[in-house]
Amino acid sequence: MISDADRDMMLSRIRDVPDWPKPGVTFKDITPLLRDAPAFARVIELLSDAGPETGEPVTAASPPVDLVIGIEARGFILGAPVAHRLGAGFVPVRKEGKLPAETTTANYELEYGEETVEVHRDAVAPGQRVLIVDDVLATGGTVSATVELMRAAGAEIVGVNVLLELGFLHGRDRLADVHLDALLTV
Ligand SMILES: O=P(O)(O)OC[C@H]1O[C@H](OP(=O)(O)OP(=O)(O)O)[C@H](O)[C@@H]1O
Ligand SMILES: Nc1ncnc2[nH]cnc12
Repeated sequence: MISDADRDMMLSRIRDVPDWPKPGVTFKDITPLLRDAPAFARVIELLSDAGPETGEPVTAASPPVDLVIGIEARGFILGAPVAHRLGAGFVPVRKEGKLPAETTTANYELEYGEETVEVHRDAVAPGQRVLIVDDVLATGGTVSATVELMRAAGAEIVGVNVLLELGFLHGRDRLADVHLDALLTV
């Protein structure tokens, strides 16, 4: 459960940028939050503790998360410190054409365009417990494509932890079969 103080702290550091990257989209800019050291640290703490499928906080005593899956690019900024905090490895899911070795690929639509994401084929072993981390859940396309990649790898998806959910885009509806935790929903 997020306290009112934490909620206000985070919301006050996420800036609305109207009509970016295209008219009609209000972009949620997390850079003011990232450059504030105590705020950034608190967000990493909260994202690391958000519960997996049991609803219990992830602690050192929980079944381990083997890997945190971070989605390019803002998911890297949040996912890597979460992995460090949980004592897990980090696996990048990247936009098409960035990963050097053999990949698995998934396509999806975004609030403002179309994208392809991919992961190295040997990055996740069958049965590994993975936690997916990203900054914003909007239409849910990016996270569902990442879930598809993880299922293709045979991973066990412990949960999806995001900083901010744009509830009005109903991304959660596309992710009914995974445990999704958002620190904030607007
Ligand atoms: O739920 P969705 O509709 O899929 O949208 C959410 C995604 O959109 C943003 O990424 P973007 O592709 O803009 O990339 P960036 O992190 O590189 O800025 C955001 O970081 C999420 O990954
Ligand atoms: N409105 C938005 N703000 C920030 N990131 C996003 N990703 C998709 N939609 C977004």
